[in-house]
Amino acid sequence: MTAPRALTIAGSDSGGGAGIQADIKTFQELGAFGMSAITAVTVQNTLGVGGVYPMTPAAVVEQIDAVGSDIGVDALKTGMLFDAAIIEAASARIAAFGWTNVVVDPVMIAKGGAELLRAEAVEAMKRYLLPLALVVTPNIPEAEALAGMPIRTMEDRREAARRIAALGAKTVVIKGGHAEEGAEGGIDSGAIGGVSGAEAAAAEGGAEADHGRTRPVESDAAEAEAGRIRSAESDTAEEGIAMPSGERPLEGGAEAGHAAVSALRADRAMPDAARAQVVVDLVYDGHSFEELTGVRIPTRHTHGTGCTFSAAIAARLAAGADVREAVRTARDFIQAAIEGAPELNLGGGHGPTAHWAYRRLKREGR
Ligand SMILES: Nc1ncnc2c1ncn2[C@@H]1O[C@H](COP(=O)(O)OP(=O)(O)O)[C@@H](O)[C@H]1O
Ligand SMILES: Cc1ncc(COP(=O)(O)O)c(N)n1
Repeated sequence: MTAPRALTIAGSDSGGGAGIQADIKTFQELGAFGMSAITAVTVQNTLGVGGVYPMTPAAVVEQIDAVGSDIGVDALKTGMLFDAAIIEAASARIAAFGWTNVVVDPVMIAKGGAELLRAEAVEAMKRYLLPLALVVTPNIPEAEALAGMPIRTMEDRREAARRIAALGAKTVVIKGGHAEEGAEGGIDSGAIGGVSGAEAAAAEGGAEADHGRTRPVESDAAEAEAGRIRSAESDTAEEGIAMPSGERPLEGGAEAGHAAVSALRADRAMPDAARAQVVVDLVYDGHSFEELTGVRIPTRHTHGTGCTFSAAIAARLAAGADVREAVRTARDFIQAAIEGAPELNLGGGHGPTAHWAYRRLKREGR
């Protein structure tokens, strides 16, 4: 019996918040032994990416082979792959080893705007890598690129998930971190996940009172009885904010919720944070949809959230969890890490998240 073994095939972030650094910290926190095949070295801090030094495809292959032929891999994730040649070479080795616990984070553009994947490499990702993916975790702009369609509404997101699944990925998780850009960026946040109007729902149900722990919502008949909290504008079952079966609003109810919303608003770094209080990740397994909702933390410290989320999925898969459980744990892990980020208070730009926060919460029995 060996320890759970997790491999990241991704870029290095000198700033330590994203890339392989985030991945290995996350693996460690979740009890998996972390290994890496580095695709590129980035010169990076919280202010942005100052340079990208890609490895050759052969060097990436050698790293994968060194790890695979000796130590072994129970699950892997891919992150920044930079170009089509690296994607094709890495995909071929994943297939040759027969690894099936494969999480693809289709990293394209850093939060600061730097290109981490050449535009022409998107086709290679669709052709070589997505068919190997047990789970693919695009953010909204990445899902738009993979699905070849704009995403403005939750229904758009569902359609994009269907298209990405048709490319061969078994489970598609379209993350909602960027849905908030609706106010400035053209995505209709009011229609995505019931984000607009969610403040009222949070106040009603004490959504923050559980520190934003994930609330999985199944899109089936059972959810009708699950005590849904509706946002003011949502009129279909899938657009509301919901409590899972058996979960009740926490004690304190409306008052706790109001206090929570006020606390969220108190973040000076983002004074208009109140416009969007909920973040929804959409999960599609080829058959049905599930929405994982969390409290949207008003913060600029989201550097490496996608890396951390996908690494957490891989760590849980390495330990034998099924996809559903792995994704839910990853959502809780990233929520805790973002909540804990102010404690780090690092850098002058988009700061990293606190990779140890989830473990601390668990230790405290929360
Ligand atoms: N402000 C936030 N508050 C809570 N969770 C967030 C926030 N921003 C992102 N997340 C979560 O972090 C994960 C990564 O999301 P996202 O930021 O969309 O991906 P990426 O880092 O790839 O752009 C998702 O699970 C998302 O729900
Ligand atoms: C090496 C590397 N990999 C991935 C990201 C994406 O992270 P983010 O989207 O949070 O900037 C990054 N900035 N650097």
